[in-house]
Amino acid sequence: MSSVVDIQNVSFAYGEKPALEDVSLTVEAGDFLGLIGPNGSGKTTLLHIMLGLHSPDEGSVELFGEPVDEFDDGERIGYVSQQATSQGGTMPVTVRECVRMGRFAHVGHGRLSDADKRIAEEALETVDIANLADQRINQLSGGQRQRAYIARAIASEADLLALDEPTVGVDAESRDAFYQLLDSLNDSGITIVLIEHDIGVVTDRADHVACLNTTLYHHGDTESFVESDALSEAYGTTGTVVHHHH
Ligand SMILES: Nc1ncnc2c1ncn2[C@@H]1O[C@H](COP(=O)(O)OP(=O)(O)OP(=O)(O)O)[C@@H](O)[C@H]1O
Repeated sequence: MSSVVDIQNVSFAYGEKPALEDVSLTVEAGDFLGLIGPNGSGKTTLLHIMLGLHSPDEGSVELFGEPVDEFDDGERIGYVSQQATSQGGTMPVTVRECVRMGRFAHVGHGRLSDADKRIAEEALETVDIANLADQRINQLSGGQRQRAYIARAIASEADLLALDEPTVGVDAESRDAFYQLLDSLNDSGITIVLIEHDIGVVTDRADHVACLNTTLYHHGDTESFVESDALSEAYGTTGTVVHHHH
């Protein structure tokens, strides 16, 4: 069986400035991968390359066993971007409309069937925002908006969720609830790739950790990451190390 994500020897530069050098990593179905690294270490760039939003200068990327530039099963992927988190998007749509958009890939932009609408309502229930269905998405709090985007991914029946610092600007209580939701989605078989600054959040739940600073300092299971020196090496001695178990 092929990997959900297969990145091989990827390098990428913005002009002359290298952002990624010879990065290889794979993500298997059902895995929870935490992607960490200091500011400017290339995490968002790697996620964008993984999703085919940038082409690498060198190396290859496959999604669900297909070269990413030929991959056209967009509904299999739910992406919550950093921008979506902090700005809430610009679309003056309601939460229900946003979540129903998750069904568009399945119906080719035709009319949604009753079954499609039901799936969208169920997704709203799953993330516990059915009561907000008629509100405009850009009027929600950060945490509520996150849930709306997750609901859209659930409605689309995505089997890979890619999230870029999804709890920036979200209060601590909503953040815990949000991560519990992610855990239960992962338990139900959805593959998760999560960029998160709080290393404790990652080591608490990820199966695997990729620790990046232009090159990969670690890619492997969370236990071996915690026991390794990858964190201090990638962050440097002056970096902010949130959790370092020894
Ligand atoms: N569009 C761009 N043009 C030029 N340089 C860029 C661009 N986007 C990112 N960079 C640079 O590439 C490097 C990697 O950026 P990237 O956003 O991937 O890092 P990151 O690990 O996600 O950072 P953060 O944790 O701060 O969000 C940084 O040095 C950044 O300044």
